[in-house]
Amino acid sequence: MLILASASPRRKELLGQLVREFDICPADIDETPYQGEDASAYVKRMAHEKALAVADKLSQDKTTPSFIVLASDTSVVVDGVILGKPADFEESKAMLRLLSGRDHQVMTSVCLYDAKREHLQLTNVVSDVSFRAISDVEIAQYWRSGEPQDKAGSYAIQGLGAVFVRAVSGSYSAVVGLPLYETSQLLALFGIHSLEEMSHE
Ligand SMILES: Cc1cn([C@H]2C[C@H](O)[C@@H](COP(=O)(O)OP(=O)(O)OP(=O)(O)O)O2)c(=O)[nH]c1=O
Repeated sequence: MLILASASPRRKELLGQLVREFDICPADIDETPYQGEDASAYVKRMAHEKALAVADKLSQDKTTPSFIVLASDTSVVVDGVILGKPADFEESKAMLRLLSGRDHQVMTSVCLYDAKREHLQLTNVVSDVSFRAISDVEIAQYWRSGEPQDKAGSYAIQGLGAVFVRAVSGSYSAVVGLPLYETSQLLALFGIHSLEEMSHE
């Protein structure tokens, strides 16, 4: 059985494009970056720790059948600064002011882990996103839409946040939360072939 270690509705929907059946078991870990931690090391560590935390939780019940855990982490990175999810409006404003009128990266790591076979694969996908200038009035309006609250970097490219996005290069699905191409490649290493699986009744 495949387990998605995520509370994100975006990840559930995206994984549903690749796999017909999976269970969900969100990971509850400390997402604070280490002092001076490099952004790509951080997102990889988060995806890895989410996968291990859920595998540990499931392994405690000896009756659980064998499983593969899929975990992911998305962070917005500007000038090496890691932007996670904003705690409040002030944080959201600070993030969107930083992103206004310039380019940034979105990093999404994916980790697949089979505890029984001790098989682990990890990948990090980096995309470039270019924003137009955003005014403080727009930042306040955007906050009131309710969209920035649970999104890394305080925006959603798949929602109203699209009005800020001049260009994106890399993986659109990775910016939303799960890189479909790279995830399908990883799943294949674990014997899960999306085309085969999704084309059968
Ligand atoms: C940049 C960006 C992020 N996001 C979302 C994807 C992730 O859900 C979230 C980043 O936070 P994450 O910590 O990666 O994920 P999460 O807390 O939502 O879920 P979990 O840890 O349980 O898997 O931001 C968008 O939906 N659209 C975007 O354009």
